[in-house]
Amino acid sequence: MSLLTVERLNVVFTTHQGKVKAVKNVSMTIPHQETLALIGETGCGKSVIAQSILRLLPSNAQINGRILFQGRDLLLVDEKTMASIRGKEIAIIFQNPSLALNPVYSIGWQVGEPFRIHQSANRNQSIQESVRLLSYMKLDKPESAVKMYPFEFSGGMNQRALIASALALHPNLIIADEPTQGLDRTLIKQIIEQLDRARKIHSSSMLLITHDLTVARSISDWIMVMYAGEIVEQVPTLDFFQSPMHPYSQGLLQSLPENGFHPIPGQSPSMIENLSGCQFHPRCQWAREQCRWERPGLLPINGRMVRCFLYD
Ligand SMILES: Nc1ncnc2c1ncn2[C@@H]1O[C@H](COP(=O)(O)OP(=O)(O)OP(=O)(O)O)[C@@H](O)[C@H]1O
Ligand code: NI
Repeated sequence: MSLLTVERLNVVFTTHQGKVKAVKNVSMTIPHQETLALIGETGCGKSVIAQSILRLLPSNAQINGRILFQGRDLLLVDEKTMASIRGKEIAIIFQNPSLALNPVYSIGWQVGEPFRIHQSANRNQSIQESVRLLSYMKLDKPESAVKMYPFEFSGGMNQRALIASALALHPNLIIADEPTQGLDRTLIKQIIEQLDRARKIHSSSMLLITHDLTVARSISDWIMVMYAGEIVEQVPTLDFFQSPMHPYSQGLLQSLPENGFHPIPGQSPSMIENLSGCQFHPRCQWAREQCRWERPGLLPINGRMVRCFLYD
């Protein structure tokens, strides 16, 4: 049984420029205690999927499909139920710690927030819990750290504080959206290891959104590759790194420094205009006539799902 199942999710934003089709027919499953890494270039729809799961999309978004979490469709539950799920059963760690933290509140107050919201803790209790969480995340001198403000913390310390807070109530699902963006390599490794260790201790599952294939490789069980709002390959992590099948997946791997740093030429298509055929065809070295006009389906092959006519 899986913890989270997304079925045929579509998200469209109405903007002055037109309709932005940010997520197109995405289906995915996150099994219990496993990590799925969502990868793909900027603007391909990764964060919109995370926001859909937590129902944090702005009002210009039209969303349909099903998001089944522990037997409930999150798109159908009332706002009160959703508020009790957010931060407790599903926690999110955002891209940018300095935006996620409020500059005018102390670290201790903010890290302890889940205890006040979901467990009616008072101020002192919540700050005591923060001390415990910060020491768990191996922050130095947690008793004094809780009294500090975000600007007194480095980016890495703020990110640890946010992770501590997200994991406070042992969520079943952790959504981490670029949790290590902007941090240096050694710090990335430490933080990712701490995040993964905490996930394992609490038997949680994780949806990890990242540009960083090294991070995805180190802690994920599954890789889901997105391109222009669609899934193009869904594959066990080991197989992805050994034998990527979709030409876009192959391109992503070839753009890694250890593989010679060959970026994929060209740009992803506009999310407003409709491009016929395979969305990747203008950048694909294997594209043939059919790829320009026909839309490939996502089909099972070699223990994975791939959207490409090469394997028809
Ligand atoms: N509130 C919004 N209104 C209109 N368009 C939006 C809105 N939020 C996102 N989009 C558009 O939806 C698409 C997907 O955005 P999303 O933030 O999911 O990308 P992403 O894959 O997370 O990129 P990144 O790696 O840069 O974080 C983009 O084209 C973006 O411009
Ligand atoms: Ni994003």
